[in-house]
Amino acid sequence: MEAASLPGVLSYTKLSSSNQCYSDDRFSRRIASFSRHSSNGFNGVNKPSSKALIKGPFLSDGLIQRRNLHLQAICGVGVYTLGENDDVESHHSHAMEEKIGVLLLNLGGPETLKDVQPFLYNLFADPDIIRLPGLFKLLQRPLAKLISVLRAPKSEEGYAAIGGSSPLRKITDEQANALRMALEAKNVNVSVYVGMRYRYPFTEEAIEQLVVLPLYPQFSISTTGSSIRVLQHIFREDVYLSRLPVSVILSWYQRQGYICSMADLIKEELERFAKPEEVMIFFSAHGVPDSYVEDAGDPYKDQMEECVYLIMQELKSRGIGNDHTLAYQSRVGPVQWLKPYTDEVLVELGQKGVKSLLAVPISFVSEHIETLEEIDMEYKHLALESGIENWGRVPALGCTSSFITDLADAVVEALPSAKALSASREPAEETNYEPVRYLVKLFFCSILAFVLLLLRPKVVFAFRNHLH
Ligand SMILES: C=CC1=C(C)c2cc3[nH]c(cc4nc(cc5[nH]c(cc1n2)c(C)c5CCC(=O)O)C(CCC(=O)O)=C4C)c(C)c3C=C
Ligand SMILES: [Fe+2]
Repeated sequence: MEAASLPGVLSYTKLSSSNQCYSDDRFSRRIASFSRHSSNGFNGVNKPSSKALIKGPFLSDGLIQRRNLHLQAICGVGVYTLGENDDVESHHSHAMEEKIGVLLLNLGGPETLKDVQPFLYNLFADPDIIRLPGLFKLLQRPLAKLISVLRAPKSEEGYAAIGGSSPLRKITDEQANALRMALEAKNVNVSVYVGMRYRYPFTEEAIEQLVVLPLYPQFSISTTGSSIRVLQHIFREDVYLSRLPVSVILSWYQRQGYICSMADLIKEELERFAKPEEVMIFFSAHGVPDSYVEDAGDPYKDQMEECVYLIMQELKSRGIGNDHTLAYQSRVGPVQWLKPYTDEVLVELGQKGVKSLLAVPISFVSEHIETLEEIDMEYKHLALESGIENWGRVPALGCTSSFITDLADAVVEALPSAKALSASREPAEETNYEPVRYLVKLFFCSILAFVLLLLRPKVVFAFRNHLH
């Protein structure tokens, strides 16, 4: 299997000051080196001077699942700390002198149309994207293969419509550079890395402390949760990384800087309408299956609703009291997703006589296929067809300076809570039950292959109906 199609890839690129990205195909890389530091304030952590090596850039979820990963603690609002050591005395003042790493996490996307199917495979092979119960988890990869192959033609059409690739990587790199400059302006010496969940390379450099900043304002098991799970695995596997002080900013939708930046963009776009006060503000968030919220306790929906409330409060404080609504887009597959669905609400609004509508993408901070194709093309077309006459769309925040400055503040605020990961696991732990796992998997895959062979025309037909 080629590296790019391995499931569960979390890979990184470090953005140097000149915005150069490192290449992706080195299999053994130095991830971090540590200088001797006598009084670093990290209790019980001796920072070794040797280099830490990570065995390969690509890590599969199969490997990850073998580990029983423990989330150790949740500290403060939206800041999660990987690790156990509680004593972080006088950390903040030291942090400013130390080499700090900031790791931006994002989803990644296909670079060419050929990458679409492997990208989809990685996505669907993620157990945080398709959640299978118990032993059915062993079917994750064959199912991912099947769904990705069936979904690929539709996705390729979408990517073709926006120029043949995802702009997510380029925009995230630009955000990384802007964030580095904003932190330097605050006298914080940082290296900013970009980590993509389903694509791109892994690179590293000497750092002494890491802040992990997922570029999703609201937490979901399927986005931030998925990336953190892989990250924890990578860190626990490595004796040096497991001691690196790390803090993770779990969500930041409630930050005043973000809320104000969103309100600024909405106000600006409203003013383009002939009658701004009559415009319906239509927040469209990426959906997740209902079961994430109902069964797995995903806080995503609550956070989304609170986020919309905070933005509307901010607008009200500026004298803008428009009607607004929230709906969820981009559902995939046959299960129920969070409602109401964007497409259905647009039709209803048109039928009810709403004439002017401003679409606000709310779960993304960069343009990508679901803003450029789904909102700008599909939903706009549907809205106009349904009777809405005046359509507008708020751009994603991208490198808006007030937003980047707020992210820089979030990084600085997270520094004091950085803690080392607990000691890495003994390698022997895994080896004992590996053959059993392999046999069980083989057994299930054979059954699935047999059933699929029998049902092939029926299954293909059903999936095509759901996915298209
Ligand atoms: C808050 C953001 C996102 C959530 C929540 C999320 C959940 C989620 N997504 C899928 C399936 C797909 N997502 C796809 C693309 C995609 N998803 C997000 C963000 C969230 N996903 C982004 C930013 C992108 C675009 C990347 C790009 O290339 O620009 C795709 C591929 C595109 C397509 O075919 O539509 C799929 C498939 C599920 C199943 C899910 C929750 C379980
Ligand atoms: Fe998605």
